[in-house]
Amino acid sequence: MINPISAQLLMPLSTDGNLANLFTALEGVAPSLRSMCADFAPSYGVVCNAMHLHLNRRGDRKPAKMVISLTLVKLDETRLMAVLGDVSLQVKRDRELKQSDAWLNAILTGVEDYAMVSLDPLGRIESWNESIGRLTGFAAEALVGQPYSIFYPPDSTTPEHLLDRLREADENGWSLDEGLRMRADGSHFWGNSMISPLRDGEDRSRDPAFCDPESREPAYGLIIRDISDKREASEQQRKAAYCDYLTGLANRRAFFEAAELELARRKRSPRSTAMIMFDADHFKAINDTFGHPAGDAVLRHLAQSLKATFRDVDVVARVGGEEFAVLLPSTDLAAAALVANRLRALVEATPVLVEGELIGFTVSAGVAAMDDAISGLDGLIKRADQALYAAKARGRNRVDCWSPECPTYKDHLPGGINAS
Ligand SMILES: Nc1nc2c(ncn2[C@@H]2O[C@H](COP(=O)(O)OP(=O)(O)OP(=O)(O)O)[C@@H](O)[C@H]2O)c(=O)[nH]1
Repeated sequence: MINPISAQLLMPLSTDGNLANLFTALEGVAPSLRSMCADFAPSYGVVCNAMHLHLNRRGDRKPAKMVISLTLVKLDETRLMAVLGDVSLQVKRDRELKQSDAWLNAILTGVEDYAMVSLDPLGRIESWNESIGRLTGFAAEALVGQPYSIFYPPDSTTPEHLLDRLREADENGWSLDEGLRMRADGSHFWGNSMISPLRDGEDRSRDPAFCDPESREPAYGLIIRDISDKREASEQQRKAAYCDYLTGLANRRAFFEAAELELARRKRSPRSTAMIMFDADHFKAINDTFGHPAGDAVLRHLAQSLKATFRDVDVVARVGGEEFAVLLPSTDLAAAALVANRLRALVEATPVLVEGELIGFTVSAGVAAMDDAISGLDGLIKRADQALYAAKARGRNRVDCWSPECPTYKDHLPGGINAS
């Protein structure tokens, strides 16, 4: 007995249209089938499961175009049941997938400066491959299950930033960032990291593997590229546009761009964000007493102290003559005040030696944190500036946090910065 669909599938095998005997019909493509059944000792059971039959018409020289899957079940001593299905498309896709895999592997094995890993929904490394081992020196045991921040120098990112990149990739289809990356031996290289969601184009909101943070299914691809060579060339241009010529810190432009970006991320996934404004005390007197070049040396010294005190992920910038601003991602008011005070004490304790002259100086600081009453960067800067003014008014060499009692912005120093 044969149903019409099976008959249609087997028709190309038949020379005379007679499909009365399955073994005879399949003789050309599965000659061992008859003996397999004969040798099958149990009184019932699966004789063969999803056996692929590549259909060539007899005498055909071309490669098979059709693949049929055959499952043969022995029902009892006298009856067999065959289940046939056309799996040509599935086999073709499998072959294409294998081919793509082979190509990708060949590329990844051949290139020296690219490396790829897959990440789970929380950004933990899901699989290790040779290219990442070669580029970063990490072994599989050290990588699998770790957050991808393992490739970043400590302090150069926060857990929130790592998740921001994943969300960015979800929204835009990719997320690219450039900066220092770290190898297993602790050495650094300049790299860019491209994160893209896997299974692009699908509605991932209903995919439990994608949405479940505990799922270990690959959800993102991360490609890291060593661009140290290219970086050399673009570094000069970048410095000119974004670095303060005197101190080497970020300049106003860089500060505002980075701060706007951070606040945009904060809007998407709320977290505490703080800002500190620092201003050297009585700086005019330093210039007047020791000369302008000595004043410059003091500013450079202050910049070094700022660099040494803050994390790599904090944005430290010179935003005016003797005024510096720091944006601290994932930091609340109290924590920011603590680190501001550490900087203040460090400056007070370390006078600068300029041409044999020891110049002691102090700084004042104003600290503010984002809250719902502030609409944007401008508001945060205003508050930090008001707190700084309060510190100056209350005697200098001190740190003040913003409170509603702080003097209003319009009373403040003409040198204050604004976001326009
Ligand atoms: N050496 C040097 N001096 C600068 C630079 N930029 C600004 N200044 C000087 O910094 C001084 C700032 O003086 P003021 O704004 O009066 O403030 P201050 O003397 O620090 O007093 P308080 O801030 O009130 O403690 C001015 O004399 C500026 O000329 C710079 O790049 N190098």
